[in-house]
Amino acid sequence: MRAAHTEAQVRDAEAALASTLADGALMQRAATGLAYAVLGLLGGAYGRRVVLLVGSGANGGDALHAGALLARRGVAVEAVLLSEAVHAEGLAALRAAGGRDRGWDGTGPRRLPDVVVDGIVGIGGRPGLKPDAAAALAAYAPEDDTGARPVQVVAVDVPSGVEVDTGRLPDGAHVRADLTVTFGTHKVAHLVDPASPACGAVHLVDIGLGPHLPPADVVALQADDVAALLPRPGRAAHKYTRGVVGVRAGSGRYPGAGLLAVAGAASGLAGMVRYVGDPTVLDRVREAHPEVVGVGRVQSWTVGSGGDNRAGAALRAALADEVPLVVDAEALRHLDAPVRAEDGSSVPAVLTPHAGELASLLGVERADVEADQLAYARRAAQRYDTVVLLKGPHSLVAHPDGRVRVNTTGPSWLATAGAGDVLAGLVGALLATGLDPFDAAAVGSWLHGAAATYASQGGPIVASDVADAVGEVVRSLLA
Ligand SMILES: NC(=O)C1=CN([C@@H]2O[C@H](COP(=O)(O)OP(=O)(O)OC[C@H]3O[C@@H](n4cnc5c(N)ncnc54)[C@H](OP(=O)(O)O)[C@@H]3O)[C@@H](O)[C@H]2O)[C@@H](O)CC1
Ligand SMILES: [K+]
Repeated sequence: MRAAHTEAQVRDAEAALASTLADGALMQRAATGLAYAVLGLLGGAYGRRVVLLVGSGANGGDALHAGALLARRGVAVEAVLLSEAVHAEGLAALRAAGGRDRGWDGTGPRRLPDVVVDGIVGIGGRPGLKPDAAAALAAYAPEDDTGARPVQVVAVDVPSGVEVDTGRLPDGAHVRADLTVTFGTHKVAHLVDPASPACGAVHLVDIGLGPHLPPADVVALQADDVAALLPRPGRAAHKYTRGVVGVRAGSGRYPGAGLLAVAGAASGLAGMVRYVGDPTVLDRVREAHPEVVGVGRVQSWTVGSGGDNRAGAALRAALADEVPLVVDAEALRHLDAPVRAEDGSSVPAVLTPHAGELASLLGVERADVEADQLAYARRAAQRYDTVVLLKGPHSLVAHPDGRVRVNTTGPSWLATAGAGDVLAGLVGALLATGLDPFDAAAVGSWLHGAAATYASQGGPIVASDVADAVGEVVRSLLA
């Protein structure tokens, strides 16, 4: 499990740990990890050139101490001091090691360095960059029109300027890193979009914080977590004990969506799949999936993918069964908040909106949801009193109690028509096996992304490729 903590949680843990250590020991651990990560990126020391952009806080102190270690290894290190007052011990260490420093006077370098280390601000930073910091960054790590750079940027702890606890980006400038070296635990911004792409690859340095940290509210499941949650048929299993998933999706207008939701549901995780809906879709489902049957009892429903104006009726019929259900696409438009069966009892559900659909659910603008995904996913989970899976490059699975699981699997090629229909079917199958909605949504989106990566191999895919690859991913997890 990759855990992401907030600034306050990190500071409390740091205080508890620091009280057991000599002064400055934690910063030394952080700076050493940072320096070795930079050396790895440089591929050597002699002849390499590193510039440190140094702000007023301990984040700049990390950069200066790492710079001292790099200078002792033979790297040419120059610190650009962006504040009158920088970390005094760090600066003394850099100077003692033979590193140079200068203030920022608006003039850039004669020759660009190999790596720029962003020690402008860390978890103590306010959003955005001050004009001097933005100007120094542009001078030492210039970007062309496509955003390409001749210099690699390593962020200390977090890319300066991003909102650490929310994953939001500021209105103005922020650092865009190739590598972020963080300490003790991940921060929310490392996992949550739109900030997470600004982090580049994230490298975690263990500084001993672990025992002092509380359980994280924001986590990303890893392969071993997913393997532990996967349903496995017991020796005495038969198709009904493994769970039956029903699909009410697709329409005369969008028959393919019904087929794809069935393909996701028919990944082999549940014991049986039923399709209930448009007769023309049913004929095509039977052709493509001869094992799929019609009306009967189910342990879960997937409703709405590719639906038409009958999606509301399909949702009501599914809710009446009072089994767990996935509510997707068109069916989302017919939901009441909170999600309840007709008799008022609560029904375990997973809502699977994309940003536009989540915006409609909450009566806000799509752009607002995209800019503040964590907050809006949590708000929807609370308002609808159910699990919400907000689809995107890093999908979020939000529980009404505030916990969030971020999905980090899947290539950009997964942004393809019908991928969401496959996901809805897959999560429905996991619900049928007995996983609770929070687990089913998180495991389903992890498998969906991993299957896309497996199918893609770096190239283009279509949605049915993803469904076809789920079995292979499950096999490798079980191996
Ligand atoms: N916690 C841990 O376990 C460990 C933490 N460690 C390290 O400490 C870091 C946190 O250090 P920190 O608390 O000193 O704050 P930090 O982020 O350096 O800067 C805050 C200062 O910057 C300023 N400032 C604010 N916003 C600004 C802006 N937009 N643009 C420009 N300036 C801005 C503001 O000053 P002001 O402008 O208000 O005068 C404020 O004083 C952490 O990220 C990690 O790297 C490791 O060493 C060891 C283990
Ligand atoms: K930083």
